[in-house]
Amino acid sequence: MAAPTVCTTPVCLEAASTMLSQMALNWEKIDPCTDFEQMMCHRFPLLNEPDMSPFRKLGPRHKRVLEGILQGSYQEAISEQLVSWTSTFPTNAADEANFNMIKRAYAACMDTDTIEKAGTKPLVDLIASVNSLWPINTGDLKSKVTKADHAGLADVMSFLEELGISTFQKMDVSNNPWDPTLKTIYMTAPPPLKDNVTEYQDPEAMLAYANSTSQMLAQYLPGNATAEMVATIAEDVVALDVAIAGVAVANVPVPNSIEGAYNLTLKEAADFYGLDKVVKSLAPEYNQPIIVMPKQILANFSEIIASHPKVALQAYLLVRAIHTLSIEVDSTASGNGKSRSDHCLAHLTHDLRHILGRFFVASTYPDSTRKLAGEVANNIRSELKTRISQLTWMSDDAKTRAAKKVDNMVQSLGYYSSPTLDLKSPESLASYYKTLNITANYFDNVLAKRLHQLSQQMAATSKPADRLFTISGGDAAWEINAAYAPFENTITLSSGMFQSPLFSDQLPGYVSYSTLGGVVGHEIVHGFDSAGRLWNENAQPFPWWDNKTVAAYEERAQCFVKQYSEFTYPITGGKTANTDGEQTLGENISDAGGLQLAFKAWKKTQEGKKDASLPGLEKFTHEQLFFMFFASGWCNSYTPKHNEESFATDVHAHDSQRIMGTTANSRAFREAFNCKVKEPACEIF
Ligand SMILES: O=C(O)C(=O)C[C@]1(C(=O)O)C=C[C@@H](O)C=C1
Repeated sequence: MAAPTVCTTPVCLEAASTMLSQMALNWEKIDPCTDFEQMMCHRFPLLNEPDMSPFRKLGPRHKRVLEGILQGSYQEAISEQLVSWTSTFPTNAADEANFNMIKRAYAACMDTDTIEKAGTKPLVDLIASVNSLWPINTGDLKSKVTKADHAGLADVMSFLEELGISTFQKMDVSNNPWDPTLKTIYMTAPPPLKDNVTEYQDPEAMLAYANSTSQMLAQYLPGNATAEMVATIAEDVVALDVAIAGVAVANVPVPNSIEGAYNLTLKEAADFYGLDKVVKSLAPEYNQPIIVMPKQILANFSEIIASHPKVALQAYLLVRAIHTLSIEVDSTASGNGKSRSDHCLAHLTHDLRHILGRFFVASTYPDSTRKLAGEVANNIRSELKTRISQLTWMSDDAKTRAAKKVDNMVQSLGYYSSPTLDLKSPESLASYYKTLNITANYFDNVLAKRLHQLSQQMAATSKPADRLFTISGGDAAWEINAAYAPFENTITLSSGMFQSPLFSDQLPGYVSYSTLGGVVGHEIVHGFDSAGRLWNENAQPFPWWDNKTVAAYEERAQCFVKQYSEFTYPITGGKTANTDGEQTLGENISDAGGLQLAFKAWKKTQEGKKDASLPGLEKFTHEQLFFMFFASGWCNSYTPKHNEESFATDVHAHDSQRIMGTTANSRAFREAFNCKVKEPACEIF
């Protein structure tokens, strides 16, 4: 084999220098087998803002790309793009009209003078029309709801739910676990109005809450209620919200599980405060049962609705609408205390994300990168099948079915290209958005896009399930995220992740296959982690492995629980906290399996050919570089405060442990660095 060349292109120089700059200056004195994170990441916090990681660093860059697109003309957007517009992304009148729609949406949102001039009037008018559906009688603060009120209650709930505003329930659409060819309406408890639910236990916080609710209602409540009446109603609204939050907190659905799910027919729904009417108004053609998670909330909410004053229920529904929409009449509103542009990008990230996503993809995600992402994913899937066939702990039947699950997995790498929506096609986008009218009026646009999003979601229930397309939860193309969906057996990774210096077809394979290959592998292995393995090859939550295989799996999983429970991370006050090995189990299994498979897949690409070397890194073997680039992608500069706020509840282990745990579980890593013990600490795949 010819000696490898050294890659000195700008992309290669950036990748090599980024990694070298993060390494400890005295790295030669550090033992990679025991202190790999120190060796690879020691200088990362010195070079970066607090609470940064290589993935997070991509965020501001993407934001500038999006702003550039939205501030320029269509001609500018399609010139100087990375993707060949004429072949992959055809340009035509439909494309230009789509582009102009997002520009209009962004411009209306940025026009703070007009928003300020309109003041709260648009929301006051909206609340008045909601109230007219089931009018509040301020002369009667005591009466309870009777059957005669159910029509009015259903009308208000329908009006708000059509805008995607939860009322006494939250409605979503997702794949049906019993019949994966269907999309079905799911009903869960609404999220509590207070983000910090501990405040519901705090009398002082509740007093302040009643005061702010009273002020809010005084501004929005139609009619001529006195200050005293408004204060009484506000207190009742708070008492109602406390009861609702109690139900919500006690019935949080278990993620990626159908524990407690109940199929409620529309006939049965008629027994519950007009729920059948709400479903019919959201999805007139709908005739399947809805899935209630869990059944208990139906009884809880019936009881709450029957026992609280009618006026409190009416005012509570108005408060939910004000709570969701008041930010939209505030010209000073900005995204998380940042700029108005952040707020407006968030506005576009909602329903309108696909058109902007198309233009983002064209400027940051060349076809050649997408092709490489496809190869990486296919090679890793093939390695997983090989690995499954070699496992000693799995029965033959479980192996056959697990291999089928890998075959059945559907992947979306970068952006949507599915029957519902194909970002490559201007006509597909135009058709998806054909009922959406975006004007120069920001508040009207907010309502229009909310109605559009909900109607698309509901429309999906009358079509064959498009497994790749999720209307409510799908990431925008520019987001830095990836996911596995057990209900659909799909992996989706946004193009925002496949970016240099982490990933590019212009980089040696050991760079692209390491951090990002590891993420692709991680998503694939999620299908077989402690939660994913409960779903069979057809994405159904039925037992499909024999007891012996399950027991062997669980025994191996316990090794991960123990291993990660021993890790600690710094928190405030100079203390440390222990990682929760149970809480992070699925992620840790996926990290371990993902990296193993990515390594094997990369090694296969080296048969008969060798990756180029990188300047300054010639002294390392490519196997070592594979793991060095992996670690380098997970360096971080998190503050103790960030650790405390994030990792107590995060299902992921701390990034430093994702380096240390994953490499401890990798035989290939131990061989590459010639560690004394070659045996992985824990291993499932
Ligand atoms: O699949 C998951 O569990 C993910 O959260 C994907 C994941 C991660 O593994 O942390 C991948 C990379 C991004 O930076 C963020 C999220």
